[in-house]
Amino acid sequence: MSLAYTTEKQFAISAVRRACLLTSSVFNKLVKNETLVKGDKSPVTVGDFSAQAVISSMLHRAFPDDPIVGEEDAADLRAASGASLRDRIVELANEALTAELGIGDIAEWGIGPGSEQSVDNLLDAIDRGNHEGGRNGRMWTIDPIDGTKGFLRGEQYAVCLALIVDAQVQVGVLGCPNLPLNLSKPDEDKGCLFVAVRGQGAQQLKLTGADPIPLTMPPYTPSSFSFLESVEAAHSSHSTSSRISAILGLTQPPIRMDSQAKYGCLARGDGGAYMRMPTGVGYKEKIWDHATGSLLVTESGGVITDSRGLPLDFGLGRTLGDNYGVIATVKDAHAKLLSAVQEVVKQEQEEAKKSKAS
Ligand SMILES: Nc1ncnc2c1ncn2[C@@H]1O[C@H](COP(=O)(O)OS(=O)(=O)O)[C@@H](OP(=O)(O)O)[C@H]1O
Ligand SMILES: [Mg+2]
Ligand SMILES: [Mg+2]
Ligand SMILES: [Mg+2]
Repeated sequence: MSLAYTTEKQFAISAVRRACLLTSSVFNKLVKNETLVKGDKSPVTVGDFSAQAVISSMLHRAFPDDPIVGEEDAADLRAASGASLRDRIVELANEALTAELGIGDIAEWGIGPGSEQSVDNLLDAIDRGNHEGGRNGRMWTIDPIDGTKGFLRGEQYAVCLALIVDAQVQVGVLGCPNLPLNLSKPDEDKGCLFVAVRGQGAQQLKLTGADPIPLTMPPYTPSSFSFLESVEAAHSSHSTSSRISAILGLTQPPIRMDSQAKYGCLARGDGGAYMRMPTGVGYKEKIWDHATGSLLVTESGGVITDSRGLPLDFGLGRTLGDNYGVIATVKDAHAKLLSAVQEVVKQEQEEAKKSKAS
């Protein structure tokens, strides 16, 4: 039986939108007008913690029995040395929770004027993200700021929330405050919400929640096809994807962008494929980095697998298990892309063997 998940969808849009107002305000207050010392990550830390506090305390009111797999935990904030950071986070989270109600917001979710939370409640909310994940039952997964490096550069980042039921993503919402509604008009309106519900399709909305448009990936067109990939070469191997691109004879350069905004772009027809190949450091992908994105792909007409052609498994715990990369593209391009990926993986394994032997 397929469930409608109407309330969960409305809730996820509301929570992500509220968290996006918070992260935009953190950027304007702490990054834009201050000259940060290179490598200072404190603004993103403030944003990460307070956005997770907001989403998680809303979840506690709306769905008190649902466990949460969240990226952050409050251990650093509970330490005596975390006092000033804690004060900032409490102030920002309460500012976001008490903001006026907007489209689809419901006061019972603990939002709107008068909804301040105590320090302890907010720290507990952050720590409720400590669920270990697994194969059975309902759970939510939160990435309060995905693409932290993009956030600090004033470029792309995303606030991500998904509902997983029995290891299947059922609802996913992505908020991308800096993403143009149309990538070819980068100076026009910015701020997108991407929403998907299993079996009901994917949509793009303005960050206000207005003007929904259904998303369908266009068919494979080699002349305009390009890869959406990480900005950070440490997160996804640029050299591997450029070899794959050469095998396919692609002429367009990759579109490099931080965060799951790449998945939203893919779903609406930008680029052609999401490409994430492991860099060989033994990193395990986290479920919150792919849950919403994977549903956006399948609900807009795409296929998402690892480099072996197997589906991503959201039932293994907080990670996706051993890292075989992620490839996502429109249905009619997936087999072609997969075979090019496998050819390059084989080449690279042979080269590694040779260099070990010599
Ligand atoms: N080594 C390695 N390999 C793969 N992935 C890694 C690695 N290290 C970190 N991460 C995760 O990458 C998340 C952001 O990656 P993105 O590809 O979305 O953006 S970018 O790499 O910053 O361009 C990033 O998410 P955030 O921490 O939420 O920003 C990390 O979870
Ligand atoms: Mg992330
Ligand atoms: Mg994050
Ligand atoms: Mg992180």
